[in-house]
Amino acid sequence: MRRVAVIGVGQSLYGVRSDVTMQELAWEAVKEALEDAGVTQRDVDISVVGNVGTRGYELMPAQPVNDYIGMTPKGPIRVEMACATGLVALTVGYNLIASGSAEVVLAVGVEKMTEVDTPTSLAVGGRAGNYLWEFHFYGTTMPAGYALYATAHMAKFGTTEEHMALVAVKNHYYGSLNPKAHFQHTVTVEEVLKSRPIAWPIKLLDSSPISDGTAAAILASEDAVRKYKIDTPVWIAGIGYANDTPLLTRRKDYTTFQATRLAAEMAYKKAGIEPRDVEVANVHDAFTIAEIIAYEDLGFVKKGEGPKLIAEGQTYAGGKVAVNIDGGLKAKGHPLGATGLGMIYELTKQLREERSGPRQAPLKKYIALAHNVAGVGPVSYVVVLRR
Ligand SMILES: CC(=O)SCCNC(=O)CCNC(=O)[C@H](O)C(C)(C)COP(=O)(O)OP(=O)(O)OC[C@H]1O[C@@H](n2cnc3c(N)ncnc32)[C@H](O)[C@@H]1OP(=O)(O)O
Repeated sequence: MRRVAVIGVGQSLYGVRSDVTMQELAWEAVKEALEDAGVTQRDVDISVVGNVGTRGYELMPAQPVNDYIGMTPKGPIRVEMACATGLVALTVGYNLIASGSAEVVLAVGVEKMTEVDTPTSLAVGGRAGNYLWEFHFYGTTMPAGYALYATAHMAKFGTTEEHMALVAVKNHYYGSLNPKAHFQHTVTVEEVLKSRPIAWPIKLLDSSPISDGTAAAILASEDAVRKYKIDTPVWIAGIGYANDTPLLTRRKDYTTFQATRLAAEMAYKKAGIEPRDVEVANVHDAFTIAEIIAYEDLGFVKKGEGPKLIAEGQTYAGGKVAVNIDGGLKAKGHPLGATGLGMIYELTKQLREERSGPRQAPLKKYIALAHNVAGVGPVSYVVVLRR
């Protein structure tokens, strides 16, 4: 297998983007990524387009996107894995280069979610669970699924609504410093606790929003890194992936996501690192409880110690491990098909030390981790990046 580097990244402003079509939106990230890498469409062998199809009517989104961004006659491959689509696009691109099938690949994720109402976007277009056994019979929405995990974690480990609120406070703080975030305002613990209940104990301010957005990464072989004279390649050191049953009725333990534990184990092994080596991470905080459980499942702390980690402020930049210091899904936003590549965008900037002030994580080992999950945790992708 050949080594693969991220040589360029781009991301649009996330939020309500009724000012652009899906194709125009995708171009915002692709243009930035191409310029960042110093290459053009002519240098790219193939595009991998990630899109969930949350609008419910765009059945073949990759073709018009690929054509609009100037890739014709090359590409595309379309991938879909619900909220984990972004890192799946990255993985497909990685494999094309690692196996010798391509030298330069564009991975782009794009999603327009706000054109339709929330139930259509998530329950019809972007359904990530099992239609018959979850949505149809039990009416389990995403917030309701994560609420099951929150109450189990509370019962077993004494986790409180305040602990969850602290995640929202941190991620909104970083969102307020990120000009590309969906929400660029801070929130207080009191505001989170008083916000409207969605599925107790999950409230409005514990939830990621419905966002439009796009993110892209240009991947390259070692030969291409040399050819295009890339001075700060960010190497993909290891990718892990795993699956669990989507059927919540068949899950045994509601305080942990098995798929994330297995995916992390695989990624750490391939990268030859330990969880403690990770200095900056973007984890899948679709709901605040998910970030707390991710601290534990990714091995940043022992099981049950996630609440303590956030309570001690150890996941701010300068703490034990900087987590979601771009605002995370909670504040930066969660345009499903783009989200994982939006993490790669942020972590590449972090590893290249292109952020400033409180937005830059202090680095010694230059190791970052992205964690992207589908549905109520049945699929998990973990990517380790290294400069
Ligand atoms: C593995 C996974 O990733 S699963 C996760 C997949 N994604 C999700 O499940 C999305 C979860 N979020 C949601 O479903 C929705 O955002 C909800 C249910 C929390 C809120 O949706 P709605 O009730 O339709 O809220 P609506 O869109 O009407 O917005 C009302 C107000 O709240 C704000 N708002 C909406 N969502 C959020 C949020 N998550 N955080 C903060 N503010 C929000 C809006 O900006 C709006 O503010 P305004 O009145 O000042 O304009």
